[in-house]
Amino acid sequence: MLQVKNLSFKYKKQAVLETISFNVKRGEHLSIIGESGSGKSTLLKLLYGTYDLNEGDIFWGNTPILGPKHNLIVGPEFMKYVAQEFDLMPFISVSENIGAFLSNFYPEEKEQRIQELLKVVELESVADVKVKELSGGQKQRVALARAIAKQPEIILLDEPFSHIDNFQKQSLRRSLFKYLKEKNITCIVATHDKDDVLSFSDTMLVLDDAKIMAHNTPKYLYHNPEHKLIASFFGEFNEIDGEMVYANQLKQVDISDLEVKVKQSYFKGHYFLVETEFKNKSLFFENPSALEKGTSVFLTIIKES
Ligand SMILES: Nc1ncnc2c1ncn2[C@@H]1O[C@H](COP(=O)(O)OP(=O)(O)OP(=O)(O)O)[C@@H](O)[C@H]1O
Repeated sequence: MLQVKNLSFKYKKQAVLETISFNVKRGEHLSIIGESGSGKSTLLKLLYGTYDLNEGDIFWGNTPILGPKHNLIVGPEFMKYVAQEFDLMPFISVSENIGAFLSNFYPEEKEQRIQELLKVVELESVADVKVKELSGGQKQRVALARAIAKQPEIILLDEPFSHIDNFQKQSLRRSLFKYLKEKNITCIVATHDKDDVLSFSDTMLVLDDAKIMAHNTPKYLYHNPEHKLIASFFGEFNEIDGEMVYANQLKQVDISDLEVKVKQSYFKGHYFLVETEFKNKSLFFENPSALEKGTSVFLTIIKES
């Protein structure tokens, strides 16, 4: 288990993280979310031992994770960290990059392992291409494959799919998270993307103002978003009499107490997001069709748990 106890950290004077405590079980997938600048990347770097803590402790089992004051080489053997800037060797091929830290003692096993990893990150077709000739998204995949090559016990991923287009993101995400679960690798992901979280994370930690605002399962936080920050992470939402209501939880009915005036309809594929006016504020709901500007409609809240 990873244990983070009372961690506090400042870069200079600015407190980035204050009294942060949480645990992550072996094999568990945790997502860290929060606004830009809330300290997600800093927390991952601290878990990796990149900086010395101002206060607190980090343990993996009984092993303390210590900063550069106590370690010549940053990053314990059992942990891998894939940063937003990936550090690859540009002049050698994708396969050579992935195999760079694998033992040459058993060449056949090494080759087999490289093939397995190429498949996980869906890079078989560019196996022999030099990394300098790859796109940003392909480089990100090489970095991911390299991080799992030696099968770490714990992997830290900072925005792991940020350079990968939507077309390929879904399948890569499924492939990578499935692989990590099968191998019981503990995974901590800093992300802005709810699709990294909803289907793949066991737990989710929300950072705000240097502190933990919430820590629970994605399902619980989706259904009980106590703060706007949490609701906005999951989708378009409204605050109605202090209650957080997602746009898809409002349905049109013949008559109700909630009468709104249509301002605009936005095409979203299988539905329209309708912007309306309610008590001088915008209120959004999802509807199967576009509605004419100026029309009055009645809405009701339908929540499933
Ligand atoms: N090396 C550094 N030196 C000084 N301040 C830093 C450094 N790195 C980050 N910061 C500051 O620390 C705060 C947290 O940054 P961090 O990168 O951890 O946030 P984040 O939540 O990962 O943001 P994003 O979602 O934009 O990646 C920010 O205010 C940032 O400006």
